[in-house]
Order: sequence, then structure tokens, then C-alpha cells
Amino acid sequence: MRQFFAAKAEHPDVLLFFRMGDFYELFYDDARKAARLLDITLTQRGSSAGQPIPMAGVPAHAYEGYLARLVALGESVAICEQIGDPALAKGLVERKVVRIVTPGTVTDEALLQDRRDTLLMAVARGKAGYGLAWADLAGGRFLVNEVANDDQLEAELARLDPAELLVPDEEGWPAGLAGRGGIRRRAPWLFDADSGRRQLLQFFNLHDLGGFGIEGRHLAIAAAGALLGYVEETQKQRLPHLTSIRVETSDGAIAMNAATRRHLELDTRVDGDTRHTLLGVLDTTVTPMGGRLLRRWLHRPLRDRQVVTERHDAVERLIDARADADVRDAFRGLGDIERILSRVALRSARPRDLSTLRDALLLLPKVRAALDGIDSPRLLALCAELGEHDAQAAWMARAIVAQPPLLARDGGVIAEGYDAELDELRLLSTNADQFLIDLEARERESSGIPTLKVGYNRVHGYYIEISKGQADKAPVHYTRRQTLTGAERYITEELKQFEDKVLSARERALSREKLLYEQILDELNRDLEPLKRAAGALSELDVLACFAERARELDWSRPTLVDDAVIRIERGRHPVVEAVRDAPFEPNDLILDGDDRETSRRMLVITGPNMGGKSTYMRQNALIVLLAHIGSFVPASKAELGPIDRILTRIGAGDDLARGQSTFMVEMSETSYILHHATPQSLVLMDEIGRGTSTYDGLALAEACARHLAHTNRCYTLFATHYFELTALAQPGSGIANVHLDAVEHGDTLVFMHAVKDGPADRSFGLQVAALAGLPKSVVREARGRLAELEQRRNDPAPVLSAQTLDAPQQFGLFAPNSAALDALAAIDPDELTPKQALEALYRLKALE
Ligand SMILES: Nc1ncnc2c1ncn2[C@@H]1O[C@H](COP(=O)(O)OP(=O)(O)OP(=O)(O)O)[C@@H](O)[C@H]1O
Repeated sequence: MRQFFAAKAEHPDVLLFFRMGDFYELFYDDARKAARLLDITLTQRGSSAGQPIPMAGVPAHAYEGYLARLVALGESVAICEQIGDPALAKGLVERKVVRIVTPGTVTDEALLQDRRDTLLMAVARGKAGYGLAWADLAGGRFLVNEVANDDQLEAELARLDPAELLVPDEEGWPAGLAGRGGIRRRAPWLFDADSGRRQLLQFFNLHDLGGFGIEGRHLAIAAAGALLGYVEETQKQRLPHLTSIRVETSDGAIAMNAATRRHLELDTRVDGDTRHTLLGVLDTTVTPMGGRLLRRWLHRPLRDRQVVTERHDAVERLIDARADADVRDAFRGLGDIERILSRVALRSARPRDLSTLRDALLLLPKVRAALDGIDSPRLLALCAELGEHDAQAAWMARAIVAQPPLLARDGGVIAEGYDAELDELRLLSTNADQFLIDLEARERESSGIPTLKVGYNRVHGYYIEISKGQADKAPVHYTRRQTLTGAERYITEELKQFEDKVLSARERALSREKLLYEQILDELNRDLEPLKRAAGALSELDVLACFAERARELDWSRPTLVDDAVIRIERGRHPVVEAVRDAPFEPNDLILDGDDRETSRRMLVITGPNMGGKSTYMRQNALIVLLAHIGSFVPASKAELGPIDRILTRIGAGDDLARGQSTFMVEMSETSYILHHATPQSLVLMDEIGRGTSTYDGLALAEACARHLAHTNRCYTLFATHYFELTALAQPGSGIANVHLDAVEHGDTLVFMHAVKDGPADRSFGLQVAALAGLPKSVVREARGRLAELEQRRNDPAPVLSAQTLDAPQQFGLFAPNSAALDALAAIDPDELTPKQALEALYRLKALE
């Protein structure tokens, strides 16, 4: 327990896995917590100061599964091992914390998700905003950025979604950050720019940081220093695979804030589903590393049109040459070499990592052959990045057996013929079998005991066994080793010598193999950079081939990026709705264009019935713009897109109660963000703005926002609304046009046409949709009565949006005047009344006046 307390004192904030023989044990609060999180038994062991010591344990041979669960829950675990051999230790065996496994720093295959980066991030704070540094230790990437304000910080957090976030232990963090899981508060002095700089120079062994382009970015350097400090503290080893640091600026990408990522359901739906999302439809990459790159691309559509056009070009060439199928075919045997290379650098690569790497290198010629003769600048560049690794592949093929065992510990990894000394040692132990058979035959003959056996067990080694009945015939030079119930076991001088030779040959073979294994890792580490580049190129090829496959399979077409201010989409479709619908999807066009105030068309006011397809139409256009800017083809027959700097959305997506905001508050803060940030190059989606409050307030706000977007922001706007009043905004020269979706009534049913047509809708079908949804008939009937009244009221001379109404400070209740009388009136069904009842009703109404 003294050892435990000492180790625990050094790691008070994390769970301590304390190795005791075949188990990792946890004590006290750690035990209680682990028992709860892992559903393992909480027991006791001994006592301390008269109190029993709570304990829980996991078997050492299966600890990875438990570790994975704890890490997924955001917990960190310090692994305290027995150092040295318990058999040789005098008294207690020494124990030491050898590493700390934390959610953001894991690199073991079993603890990672295949198709999702696991990131560790640090955030430094200063007057100019925030510095961000994030590292993917399993993939060997290290990046930084600086952002000016809380909104941008939240957008980066939503994009990168780090598993673990280091922040200075101070107050006043924005709610979006403070409420996240995986936050680790660290002493503020650890986020100091000067010491960060020193730390970086020391880590990369450099004299200045100019080569990385981060000189002068003090906040980014402070964050990077804090991150490195944490990594060194927890990993307790060098990280040779982090070889550089890269700046990933925000202005290189089309900005999307957290709300936009959520609303567009890029990789997760509001209900947590990941299949029916854009990534779910798009991702047919073959390798996990390709899958991760695609996810990264999807969250960072580029503004650099040359890079994007080169990707379109590559995809088109792959389709034309029908080469994507061959590339993808070659990739089936590829595996996750990006992460394998990190484990090679960290020297934790397992035998099967090496055989996978070897097989990947052997596949490179096939990949190159599939791309041969395809004239695309990006594909040519990627082929060059793949590099030449034939010699390395041949060497690894010689070194590693075809199918190595899981662990290096028991040997059998290095192939025969690779190392003469190992072969000789192995021969010695293999020949042992024949020697023993011969020895048994000889001893049987010389002793005259036909049942005599030669055997082996781990405790006593080799022996000659004679049954009890025959034991008196044992020759005198036999020395007794062990007595069993029915037999005696002996050893002879010859057998002892043989045993020493064989056992030591086995041991020497194992240690020779270990040495060779280390040498292989050394050799690979010498060449790590070109191998990492090859892995990067393979990931990108995987994504481009996936784009080609999707384009062909789903009938997508190549978008054109133009310099004019325009978004012109012909026959666009929603990729996810189309994928899940059984019935055909109705394609729709979108034209927004022009810089000129008089002639431009910058905003569409979209009206139409509920369920008509307004949201689908708006989102499909945003997704098409996004897909085009990651380099993919798009679900449309044609798309011409001018420069885009932001995609901003305001789409009702439930309350954000977790952050203590009401529906309407969320709606308004998202709208406010959009009004402050949208530029003439931004695409803005506004879905039913104003519906979270009373009708007149909502209508007034919706109209004011629409005007602001059209006249001040002048962004490309799709504005869906149920307020018909807004259709009046579409005046000549306003830059605003009306479109609508339609439905037709067939008896009791409604048929939605889903086609976008010019002009405003003439009615909304709200009650019919409600009836379709199964609202009780009596309720629908009553609503119909109310509707008639309200429409009557609307035709009253007082205009809803008169300046007087808008300026009035008080809030109008829709039914405020005479509401008791109206209620009573609505409750009357004239068809059901006798003349007498009708007269009584009239008197009652009169009394309510
Ligand atoms: N173009 C289309 N072709 C085929 N089906 C479509 C199309 N657009 C929408 N749909 C179908 O109609 C359903 C309703 O669409 P959507 O949610 O976009 O309607 P909405 O007008 O936004 O409704 P609400 O006003 O109630 O929010 C979708 O789930 C989809 O199944």
C-alpha cells in the first residue's frame, strides 16, 4: 500500500491501474469509480487504519478492453507496472508508472476508432483571441491556428471535435467550451508563449521556428508548448513521428460555424445517427486512413480553387479511364499504414503491423500501374509522393514470416533465411525432438523398461518417467527429480546437458529475434518520412477514387468553379434524402447571381406547404456547394459556383436546453451570428425564422432580417417561411425573388409535388398536413373554423406590418380582442343547435361583449 500511495500521490487526477501479478488493481475511490464505469465487482483487501480497503481489478491479459471503455468515457489511466523480475526481487518487487493513457493521446490500435481522428488540443488565451494547437498522435500530425473571438473558437472546436482539451485553469470560458467533455484544466503558467517557444525549439531540435511559419504567432506557440508539455508528461517517451508543425488558417477554408455543421448533418444527425448523413452516403473509401481524410476534408471545404479544381480533374480522369475500380481493388489489402507508421516511430508496432506494412509496400506497383498514363496533375503528384519502396518491400518480405503471430513475445516473427544465427539456434531446438525420441528408445533398451517415457514440464524441465511398479528397475545413474502417485521421474547427466543446451538455445533464439525486431524498427525509422508521404498519398488516392466511384454510382456531375458571383445549379438533388427514399427524387434548380444592385437575384423567399420540401431544397443546395469545395462531384446535372467564403444556416433543430437556452434564444443568437458575419460571398439558409415567438413579433423579425440580409449583407440567401407577408418583399430591383413548392389535394389526401416553381405559394395546407398526421378530426374541424375567422381578420383594413404596428412597444396577442366571445363562438356548431339553443347562445355571446 505504501507503493500504491506513492504512485497515487504523483497521479491524483487519474485512475491508477496498479499491477499485482496477473491483475491490474484499483483502490479506494479509483476502485469505486472503475466498478461503476466498468460494471466490475467492488471487493475489499486488507485494511488500512482499521478500515477495509475497497478494491476492484481487471485481468492483465484482457486489460485493453477495459482501458478502451474508460478512455471512451473521457477517463485517463496511469499504468503502474512491476519493474524487474518478481522471481529475482528481494522483498517487494519495484513498481513504476510507465505511461498515462489519456483520451487524446492514445495510439494503441485497440483504443482508437478506425475512421475518426483522435485529437488532443490545447487552447491558449490572449488579448488578440485564442491560440489553438492540436495533435493526432496516432497519425503523426501536429497543427496550430489562431482565432480572433469566441465564435471562431467554437467553430474550430466543432470542426475538430478533440477527444481531450487542455485549457488554462481560469474562469470566463465561453459556454461552448466550458460545457464540453474531455476538458483538462492545467496551471495557467504552462500556457506561456516564451516557454512554449523554448519547448518547441527543444522538441524539434531547432534554432528558430521560421521554417514552420509560426514565428510571431505567440498564442499558437503558447498552445503548442502546453500541448507538448502534456504529451511528454503522459507518454514518458520521445515522439519522433511528430516531425513538424503546420499552420491551418481559418481563412483558407469555407467557414461553417458549429450550428451549420449540426444543421447540415455532415457526419452526425441530431438524433446521433451517423448512417443517414452526408458522410454516410459519401464514404466508400476502402482504407480507414482514407475514411479519416475524407472526414477531415468534409469538415474543411477549401477556398483555394486551384486545389479543388485539381481534385475535380483527378476524379474526372479516374472516371474516364475507369481506373478507380482498379485503385480501390488494390487498396483492399492495404490496411491503416498511417497509424502503423506512428507505432513504428513509437516502437510499439506489433508483428502484424509490420506484415501489413510489408504487404502495403508490395502493393504499390499495382497502385502505380492502375494510375499509369492518366494525365492529371494531382494524380501525377500523388504517384510521385508514393515514392519507390520496392527494395524495402523485398527486404521486409525476407525478414517477416507470411503470417506473424499477434505478439512478438513468443517469437516466430522473423522468417527463416533472414539471419543465419537465428536459423542455427532454431535448428538446435527443433532437432531436440528427434534427440528425445532417440534417447527414449535407447533408455528403454538399456534399462529393459518398455513403458519408460521421456517428457517435459515447465517447472521441472525434462525428465524420464517410470511407473511406480517398475521404479526399482531404475538404473543407478538416474537421479530422482519428482515423485508422483503412480510414477517416479528422473534426470540423467546426459538429459541435463541436453536440457541446458536446448533451453538456452530457445532463450537465445528469442532474444536474437527481439534484437532483429528492434533492428527492423530502426531500419524503418531511418526511412520514416518517405513512408509517411506514401501513406498520405495512398489516403488521398483512396478518397479521390471514392469520389469517382460515388459520382458514377450515384450519377453525380463535375461542378465548375467560376469567378463570377453566381450559384447556378441545374437539377440538383439532396444526396441523403435521395439515398433513403424509395420513390424517385424530384430534382430542382437554383439560380442566384449578380453583383449589380438593380439586376441581381440574391435571395429566394421560399413558401409552400409543410412537408412540401422547403428544408430539403435549401439543404441540398448547401450540400452541393460544400461537396464541390472538397473536390467531389455533386448531385446535380450542372453546377456553376462563384467564390464562396461561408455557409451559414439557421434551421430549427430543437432546444439547446443543455446550454440553458430556450428555442427562441437559440434561434435569435444563431440569426444574430449570421447577420454579423454574412458577406456577399456567403451562402445563407434561413428556415422559418421567427416561428419561435408570437406571430406578430415573429413576422416583424423575419421581415427585418430578410431585408437586412438582402440589402446590407447582400449574401446568397435561401429564406423559407410560412409568413406569406414576406412574399411582398420581392419587388423589382430588390434582389429578392419568390419561389414555392406545391401540393395538390386529392379528396382526403395531399400529394406533394416537391418541384420548385417561380412565384409565391397561394396557400399553406397546414391543416391538411395536420390531418394527415392523425390529429383528431374534432380538433381539425375546430381549427378550420378558427382559420376562417383569422383570415377574415387579416382582411381587415389595419395592415399587419404598418409602421405603427412595428413601432408599437407592446406585444399583441393574436386573439386578444374579445377572446372569450371568440372562444364561445368557436365552440358553437350551428348544425347541431335547435332554434331555441341558438337564441340562448346569442344571448350568451352578447353578455360576453
Ligand atoms: N425534391 C424532392 N423529391 C422527393 N421527395 C422530397 C423532395 N423534397 C422533399 N421530399 C420529401 O418530403 C419530405 C419533407 O420535406 P421537407 O422537410 O423539406 O419539407 P418542408 O417544406 O421543409 O416542411 P416543413 O415546413 O414542415 O418543415 C422529405 O422528408 C422528403 O422525404
